Amino acid sequence: TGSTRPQRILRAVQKNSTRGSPCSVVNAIDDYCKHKEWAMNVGDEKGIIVDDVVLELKPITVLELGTYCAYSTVRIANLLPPEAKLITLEFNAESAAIAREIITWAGLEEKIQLIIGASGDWIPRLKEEFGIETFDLVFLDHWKDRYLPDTKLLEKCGLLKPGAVLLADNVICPGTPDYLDYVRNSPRYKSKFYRSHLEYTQEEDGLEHSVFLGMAGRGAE
Ligand SMILES: CCNc1ncnc2c1ncn2[C@@H]1O[C@H](/C=C/CNC(=O)c2cc(-c3ccc(F)cc3)cc(O)c2O)[C@@H](O)[C@H]1O
Ligand SMILES: [Mg+2]
Repeated sequence: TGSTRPQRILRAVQKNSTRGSPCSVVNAIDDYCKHKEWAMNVGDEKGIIVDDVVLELKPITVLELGTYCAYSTVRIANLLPPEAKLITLEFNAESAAIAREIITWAGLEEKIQLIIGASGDWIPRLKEEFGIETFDLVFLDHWKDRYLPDTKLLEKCGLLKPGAVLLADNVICPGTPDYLDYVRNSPRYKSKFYRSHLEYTQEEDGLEHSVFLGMAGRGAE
């Protein structure tokens, strides 16, 4: 039986990056996915936008939905302040196993808590089981039809405080129309679109940056 794409990505990381160097891990994955085999990492072009958002916001608690091979996990965690923590949810055990190896190789296991499970099951448990008050930043990059239900679940569970940022990948390609409609029209969010391209291609894509304003106002019904 052949290898899986995540296994090939891990091998590329171990071959072409330096242990303990998150930057070299990110570069190794980008090189592999640019020249050998496309994969659904946020990538280097959109990645620069993610970097800018993280450096500007200086989040202390971060949630990522959809770890996959931990490309964005490593990219974001590398830029966090020393005391910050990132929780990432991944429900595919094979992907999670590869992600854990890549996180450890990058030397970021202290900053990152990888949970194997579905966002819908785990979001309601994060306060209780991980002592989370609220998230400063949520990076959405899992199944595209789950962005909206999981955003509403985060609201319901009181995991967002005014000023919290939702940063959503792929709002153009593959697209997340119901999520975009919600964050752009709800009084609970101030939303803006960062135009870019689908990772490693010339296709149109972009990130939606939405600041949570609180549950008050018309949306309180
Ligand atoms: C059930 C929902 N809850 C979830 N909870 C935890 N983990 C979840 C969940 N959903 C999905 N996942 C995991 O996130 C990952 C899924 C990500 C989905 N991403 C995409 O489909 C995606 C797809 C493309 C894309 C774009 C153009 C194409 F032609 C082909 C693909 C580009 C991207 O940047 C993408 O992010 C997997 O590892 C999956 O196991
Ligand atoms: Mg994506």
